[in-house]
Amino acid sequence: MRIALIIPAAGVGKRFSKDGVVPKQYIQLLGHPVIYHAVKAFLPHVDYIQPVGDPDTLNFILLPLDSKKILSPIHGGKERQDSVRAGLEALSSLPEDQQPDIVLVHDGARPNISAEIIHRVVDALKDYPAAIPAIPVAETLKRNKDNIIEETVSRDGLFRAQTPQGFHFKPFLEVHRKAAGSSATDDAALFEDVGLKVALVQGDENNIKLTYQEDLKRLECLMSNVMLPRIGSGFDVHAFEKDRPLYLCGIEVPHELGLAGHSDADVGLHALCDAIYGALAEGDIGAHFPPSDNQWKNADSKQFLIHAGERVRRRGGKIINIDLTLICERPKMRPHIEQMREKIAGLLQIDVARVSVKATTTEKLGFTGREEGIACQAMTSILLPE
Ligand SMILES: Nc1ccn([C@@H]2O[C@H](COP(=O)(O)OP(=O)(O)OP(=O)(O)O)[C@@H](O)[C@H]2O)c(=O)n1
Ligand SMILES: C[C@](O)(CO)[C@H](O)COP(=O)(O)O
Repeated sequence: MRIALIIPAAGVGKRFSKDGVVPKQYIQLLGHPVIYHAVKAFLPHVDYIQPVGDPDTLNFILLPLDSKKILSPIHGGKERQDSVRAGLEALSSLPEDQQPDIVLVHDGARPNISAEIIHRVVDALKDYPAAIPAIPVAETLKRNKDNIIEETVSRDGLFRAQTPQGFHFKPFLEVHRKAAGSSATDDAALFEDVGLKVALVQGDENNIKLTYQEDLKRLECLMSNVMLPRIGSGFDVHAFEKDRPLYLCGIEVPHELGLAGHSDADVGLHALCDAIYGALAEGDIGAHFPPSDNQWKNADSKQFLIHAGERVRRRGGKIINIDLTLICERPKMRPHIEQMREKIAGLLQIDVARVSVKATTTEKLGFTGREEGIACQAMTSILLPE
């Protein structure tokens, strides 16, 4: 499934600044322009990003991100809807086999977007042609005229719409083309107008659209200290068994015995998965891949580690480092350590310099000393959004 993001950034920001010298999406927030934060947050989760706004400014701002996923910026239109349509037309001019299946639209002025919301929207698109994040209205609503209340409006069933709003590309393009000339304030409205279902998923109070001056301070506070370190530990043991290959840390290690287990019994990857799930406080490997479930019989444990790494990314996190110790008398691990480090780094999509694999014996003491099995302990440190 190919996912494209359109990021409209062609507005003038009348409500933010009366003189409008620098539109709000281009002003500095914590050392980078507002839109830079938004684009950076989406990069791991989409295949293309189509920025819409002043091309010179956008090229200059987005250059440091150095990503082939970012398409050449294009000019926007008078209304937000015109800018989104321009982005859609640009995507539709890609060769057919490169066109997206799904399009997300995210305001260039919404810099504090979490990976969780992006995934909630994308997941909902498996069941619906469109989905948006929204939050329920919490306050009592009043209609005002000249600072005198005209009426109290029921807030029953009312939600505040956010972005990213997600759509199946082909119907979205068609609906947008037909609606050209109208000026809806969000894209979901165009789907609603033609009777197509738009799912609501949970939004986030912190996914603030920079609209008024006071929003800038709130965004600075929210985004200045967003990542917190977490530590996780994992431990696993498997007994030796005849006539099985020995898998350790994602590679096959030559030995006269393999390890017994429901899956391929890769004790190294299992301990590491538990360390990562532990850091996320998301249970353990058995909770995600129950041994009672036959589909994991003889399963390749590499897929478990890929899943654990994906969970970190989906939570908007980052693995800082891994330290893993294999405990056994034999086989000797030294000749295999580099290959194991590289395999783990590849599966987790992190730099190999962040992965340490070590081995130790127990001086012939205990079950590992008697060569009855192999134990492994793993530690990891990750960064997670607050
Ligand atoms: N013609 C327009 C108008 C808006 N936008 C973009 O749509 C997003 C959300 O719109 P909004 O917050 O309303 O931005 P402005 O129109 O710039 O704000 P204002 O209404 O205060 O002028 C912003 O990233 C804005 O740059 C756009 O690409 N093209
Ligand atoms: C798309 C949007 O951000 C969802 O809340 C919003 O509708 C933009 O509307 P605005 O009136 O242009 O701020």
